[in-house]
Amino acid sequence: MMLSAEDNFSELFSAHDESPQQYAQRLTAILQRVAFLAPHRVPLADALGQVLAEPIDAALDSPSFDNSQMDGYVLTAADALSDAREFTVGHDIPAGFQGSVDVCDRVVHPIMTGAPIPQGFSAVVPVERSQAVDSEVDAQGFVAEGGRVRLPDVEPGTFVRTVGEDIRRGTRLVDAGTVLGAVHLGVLAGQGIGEVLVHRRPRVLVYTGGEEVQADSDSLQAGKIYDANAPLLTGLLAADKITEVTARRITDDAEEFQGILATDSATYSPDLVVTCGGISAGRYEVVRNALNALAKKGEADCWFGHISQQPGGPQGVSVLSLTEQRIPVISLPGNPVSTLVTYTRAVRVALNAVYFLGVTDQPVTAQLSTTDTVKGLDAKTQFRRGTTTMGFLPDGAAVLTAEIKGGAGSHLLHAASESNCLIELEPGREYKNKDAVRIWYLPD
Ligand SMILES: Nc1nc2c(c(=O)[nH]1)N[C@H]1C(S)=C(S)[C@@H](COP(=O)(O)OP(=O)(O)OC[C@H]3O[C@@H](n4cnc5c(N)ncnc54)[C@H](O)[C@@H]3O)O[C@H]1N2
Ligand code: MOO
Repeated sequence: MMLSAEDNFSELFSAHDESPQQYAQRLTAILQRVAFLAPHRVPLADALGQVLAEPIDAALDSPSFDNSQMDGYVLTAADALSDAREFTVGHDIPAGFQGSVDVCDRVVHPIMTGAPIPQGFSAVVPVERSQAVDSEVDAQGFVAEGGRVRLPDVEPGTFVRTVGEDIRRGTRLVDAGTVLGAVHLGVLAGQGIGEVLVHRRPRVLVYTGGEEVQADSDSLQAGKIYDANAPLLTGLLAADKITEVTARRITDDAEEFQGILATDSATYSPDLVVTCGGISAGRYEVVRNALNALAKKGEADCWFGHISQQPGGPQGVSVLSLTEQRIPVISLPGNPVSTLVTYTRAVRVALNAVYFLGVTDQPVTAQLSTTDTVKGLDAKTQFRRGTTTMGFLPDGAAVLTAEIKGGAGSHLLHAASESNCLIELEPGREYKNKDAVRIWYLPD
């Protein structure tokens, strides 16, 4: 299925037979219809790591005036190259100097780094290349006003930073979509820019649970498990700089969950809801049952089914219309590794496209490192967990290798914690040592 902007909204929730790639596209298409967040202005000091929503062009030349690159003496062009090398010392020109300076034959001025080059002057000789002539020098080596100094000849323009050398007015400083780093902030601050328009990140409500998930961290009761998914999912979102996240625990009671969704939608106004578990084929599938019931009442559009990947086969996506704002709900399978795989392969790809997270969500090619032949599944894309290493070929060229860690099961979270990527095995393919594989770096 190829999706386009013209796709009918309800078609997006009909039965689908999908690859992971097609599912990522469908999630994106659904979010694009309901999840627009207007960019907002933030103080530059808060913009580190945020994604710029509009291009910024330079309003000023930088430097905005010719200035000295050294602490030293400033000379006129004629004095820079004249045969006679001894000069009278005039008054100081410190950084920030705003006065005017008379141009007098054979008079040089002590000038400090960053100070404006006065009209009629042309070159700077660093103080350490000067020699006092019958005059005292201060601790920095400067001769006092009225004293005499010997300077070597210099080319006009030496140690002068000229207007616009770094930035010409009108130059594109930062493109829209750039993740703002410290250097960008420096450049923008240097232009006197105090606020920037950045993309907003969604406020997310996360639901985990099921009857077997113990509500507290007291000693584990028979048949119960601790909640691994809430910290896992909150951490994955935080790695993508989505930090306005509220995690809530639910039981297996689908009716109760419908009520919780209604109350929480009003209380938290989430831009997005993510659920974990309760969506497959059992009797107590709280998430699927609750959303299907809401759909029957016309309060949601929803789809639950399978995509052709392992782990993470069972999936669900819905849009709630409980409040005026339509809220997308992404329902991930309960097995923690299935949540990790689906987030990495599909959810963050969709969130990145819709909310402009500025994360690198695309796969790269690596060389599989394996002692045995590795076979994928017949009709599903399989995502194994693995580690990457940068190695070198005999000719010195760099090569990225990837090695599978642990088994294929979706409950094997510990092996995943020792991995940094997913290794994608295409349906029906067999891989030998050194075969090319696609890998997806885990969010970190
Ligand atoms: N008859 C079928 N049964 C199952 C199918 C199927 O196609 N037909 N699919 C299997 C696959 S594959 C997966 S994946 C799971 C997905 O099931 P759910 O999304 O409904 O998830 P749960 O049943 O609620 O939980 C699955 C598993 O994960 C554990 N879990 C749940 N929440 C947490 C948590 N917060 N922290 C740690 N572990 C959690 C839960 O105890 C289960 O063991 O369905 C299969 N079944
Ligand atoms: O699709 Mo499930 O996540 O394999 O265990």
